[in-house]
Amino acid sequence: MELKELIHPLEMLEVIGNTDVEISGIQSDSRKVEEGFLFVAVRGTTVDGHAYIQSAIDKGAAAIVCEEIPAYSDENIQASEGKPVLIRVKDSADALGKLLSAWYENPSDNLILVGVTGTNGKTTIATLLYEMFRKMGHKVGLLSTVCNYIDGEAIPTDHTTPDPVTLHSLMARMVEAGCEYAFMEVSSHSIDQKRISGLSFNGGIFTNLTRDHLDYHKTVENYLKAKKKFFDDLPASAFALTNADDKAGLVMLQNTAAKKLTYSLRTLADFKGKILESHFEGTEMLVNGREVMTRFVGRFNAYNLLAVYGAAVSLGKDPEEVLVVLSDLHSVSGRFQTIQSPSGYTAIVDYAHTPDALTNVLNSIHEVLDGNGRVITVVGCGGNRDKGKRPIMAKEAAKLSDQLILTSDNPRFEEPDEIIKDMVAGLNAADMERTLCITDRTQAIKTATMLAKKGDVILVAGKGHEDYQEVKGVKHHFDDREQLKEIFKS
Ligand SMILES: CC(=O)N[C@H]1[C@@H](OP(=O)(O)OP(=O)(O)OC[C@H]2O[C@@H](n3ccc(=O)[nH]c3=O)[C@H](O)[C@@H]2O)O[C@H](CO)[C@@H](O)[C@@H]1O[C@H](C)C(=O)N[C@@H](C)C(=O)N[C@H](CCC(=O)O)C(=O)O
Ligand SMILES: Nc1ncnc2c1ncn2[C@@H]1O[C@H](COP(=O)(O)OP(=O)(O)OP(=O)(O)O)[C@@H](O)[C@H]1O
Ligand SMILES: N[C@H](CCC[C@H](N)C(=O)O)C(=O)O
Ligand SMILES: [Mg+2]
Repeated sequence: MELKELIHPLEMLEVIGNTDVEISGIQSDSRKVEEGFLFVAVRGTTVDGHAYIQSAIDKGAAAIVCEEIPAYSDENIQASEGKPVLIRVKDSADALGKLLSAWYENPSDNLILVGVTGTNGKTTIATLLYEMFRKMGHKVGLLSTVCNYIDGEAIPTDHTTPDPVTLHSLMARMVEAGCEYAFMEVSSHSIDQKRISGLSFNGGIFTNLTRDHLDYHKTVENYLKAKKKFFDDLPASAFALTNADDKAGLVMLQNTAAKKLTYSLRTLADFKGKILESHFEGTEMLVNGREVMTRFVGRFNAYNLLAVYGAAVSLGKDPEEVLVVLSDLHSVSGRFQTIQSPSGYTAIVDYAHTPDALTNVLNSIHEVLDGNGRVITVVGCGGNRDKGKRPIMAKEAAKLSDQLILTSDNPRFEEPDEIIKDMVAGLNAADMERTLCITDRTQAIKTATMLAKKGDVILVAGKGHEDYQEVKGVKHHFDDREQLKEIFKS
């Protein structure tokens, strides 16, 4: 494709060279640049891509998009054989998404694309919409924390929202595979880093805003602003569906051009729900006056189901058909996954790794237990993530558990015992009487199973679907569900 065709969507501030040049690919990582590529220099959180312009040229880049033309452009760059074209823009991260979209002939224009953002619930809602629309006979794409799918074909991921080069290539593959719909999680990092630039959304869903990722956003205001930008940028042709019961829910839609819709368990809303009954096998609820039995547990999942219902109806699906499919859906991998023990207690594996998620899951367990049985919680905190949440998570878990076992999650490059110390800092003497600190996660889970009696619940929280434990850059195989099943077999 010729450069001049690609650069249409860009607001260019300066162009040096002839844009008739043929482009053979687009990259924002100089290490992956090949002959004839367009290299986009992006300012990152750890390094500035501008430092790699020369190495991209050395690898044969035919064009460069950047925010600052390198000072040495007269001598080295112009002197180099290929005389790469230099294009200066205001925001190269934004330009990258637009260029990639153009490169793949704007795949999101040929998909009905819905993004889900918020602190918790994104994977659940996006995955349930993916499952629902496939059950309704459509070919569907999914981008999620657990896995990416192109209508049933699984493509592993290590991101919630992929980098732009990966993201747009997946969108193009979805269109090639005949997908009509695509559902994706939109993380606050991805909005802040403009990974979703160039995508045209048909709908946006907001779940909730509580504490998470403050290691990255630094303040709750920045975190809120990052999420809100997703809705600010939605076009008038899209819908914006928000949780009216969340304190940030209406703020999210304040400046959106999209059609505003709400869901709620408490107040008047476009999609109103009411929980009738909840137990470990599922929840019976009213949705806009219609009764539905689902396989999901807990008030927080009632919100997720309402969001799924609201999005499906907003996309033109018949409400009755949506409810029938809703009642047939299963929980998402690692989200409130129950495993019955041979000795009569229930083990629950869940991905709760923020204070709010932990509180929601534990409250849901107590709602079902209704005082009959104890709750033993096994939880840790990830290394190189928000440190401030550690004592709060420990406190929430201690408040809502009869026995608490603090352990390792993904220590990454931190010392596991230091992470546990940060958690213990949130506990008082009374909490500590019901708390054990067992750094080895296998031993921590084993201890919980030794303490549990018939009718009790063990909650193993924080890793959910994860089948690894990340230590010093190495992902060792580790799966909470396997650990429990091993113990139950022995
Ligand atoms: C902190 C963070 O989010 N970093 C993301 C970011 O990388 P970065 O800004 O740190 O990049 P950098 O290393 O500073 O490099 C800057 C630029 O120079 C380029 N470069 C760099 C080196 C070189 O030799 N040549 C070169 O061209 C890089 O390609 C890049 O374009 O942009 C990259 C490309 O999109 C992401 O892969 C990377 O995710 C890192 C690995 C990460 O772990 N991110 C996590 C925190 C994350 O994104 N999490 C969210 C939410 C998780 C959840 O709660 O579910 C997610 O969406 O997954
Ligand atoms: N609507 C909700 N409100 C509060 N907590 C929730 C909600 N939905 C799920 N949770 C809790 O949060 C955990 C994560 O859920 P889920 O994976 O759907 O969220 P997510 O937004 O995708 O998270 P992440 O940002 O880590 O990808 C669940 O295991 C559960 O404990
Ligand atoms: N995928 C998210 C959550 C990880 C949850 C927990 N297992 C941890 O390691 O903190 C992240 O990378 O921030
Ligand atoms: Mg997720």
